[in-house]
Amino acid sequence: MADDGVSFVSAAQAKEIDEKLMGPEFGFSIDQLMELAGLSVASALCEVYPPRSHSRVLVLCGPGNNGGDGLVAARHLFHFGYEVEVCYPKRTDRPIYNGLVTQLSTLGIPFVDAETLRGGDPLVTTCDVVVDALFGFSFTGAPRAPFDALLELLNPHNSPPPIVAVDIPSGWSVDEGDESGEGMRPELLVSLTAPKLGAKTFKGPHHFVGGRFVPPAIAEEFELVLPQYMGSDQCARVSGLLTPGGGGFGFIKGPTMGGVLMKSPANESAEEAKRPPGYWDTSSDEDE
Ligand SMILES: NC(=O)C1=CN([C@@H]2O[C@H](COP(=O)(O)OP(=O)(O)OC[C@H]3O[C@@H](n4cnc5c(N)ncnc54)[C@H](O)[C@@H]3O)[C@@H](O)[C@H]2O)[C@@H](O)CC1
Ligand SMILES: [K+]
Repeated sequence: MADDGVSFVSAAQAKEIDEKLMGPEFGFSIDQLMELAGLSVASALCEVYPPRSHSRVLVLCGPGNNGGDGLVAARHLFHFGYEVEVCYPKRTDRPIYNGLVTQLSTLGIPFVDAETLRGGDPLVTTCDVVVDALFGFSFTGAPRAPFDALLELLNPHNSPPPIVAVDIPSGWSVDEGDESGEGMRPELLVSLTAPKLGAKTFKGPHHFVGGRFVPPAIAEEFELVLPQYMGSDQCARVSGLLTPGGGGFGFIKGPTMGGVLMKSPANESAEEAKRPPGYWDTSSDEDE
């Protein structure tokens, strides 16, 4: 299904695409995909929240691959010049995750536990931006401990700093979005491969697609309309920019790639971005 020029996929389709990528036909490994996914998250964050204005980043990592993307992003953010802190409360004892933790530890990146965060100063005083890498497309049901407490810290009523959600905002239904209307409200969503259906309820100012690894044959098979990545960019903006005359989102039709229609963002900077209708302005929540 395509809307606003890009496809949205269900949780089931996302899983299918994932399996296809890592199957014998396409031959990817999870390490590769996670590395590119995490790099695209770090790149999008850096574009919207540069280190000169948002130097302190807290990365919240869950037990699955979404958490792995967060661990990868944390490493890249360190190299991009951020002061990074990681909360990874339920570690998965598998070589890929152990390796990522070792890489962060050798960089001197501190790990903070969930209890400390919960009992500590408000997040908005201790960090400038939070990465939500708690759950991705395999999240179901109500969040269990200790993640429920971390999600609570990200709830609008706790006035968190700007949130960057990886793939889908954690706690939202992957297919339905923020059903209750009481979930977190990220400012930046980095959808991986293609936005999930739940992302249709995302009203934040910045939506990027990352994970620049989809072979045209897969895009074609799943009838995906993907954004066109510019130059060597790892992520592509899919909403949040209006064309100079204010006449709609800043897409121009791109070339076709492998028979798949590609789209590309208008050539505008994030600073010039105008806010689309319905956009939620987290800075005004205190007044609500
Ligand atoms: N093809 C892609 O697009 C890629 C996707 N990747 C990432 O992989 C993610 C999917 O990863 P996974 O399938 O490992 O799953 P998730 O990372 O979504 O999470 C699964 C974990 O969360 C736990 N969980 C689920 N519901 C819960 C609840 N209500 N309370 C507490 N724990 C809960 C599960 O027990 C499991 O440990 C994507 O969203 C994306 O971030 C990348 O790493 C690689 C490439
Ligand atoms: K997430």
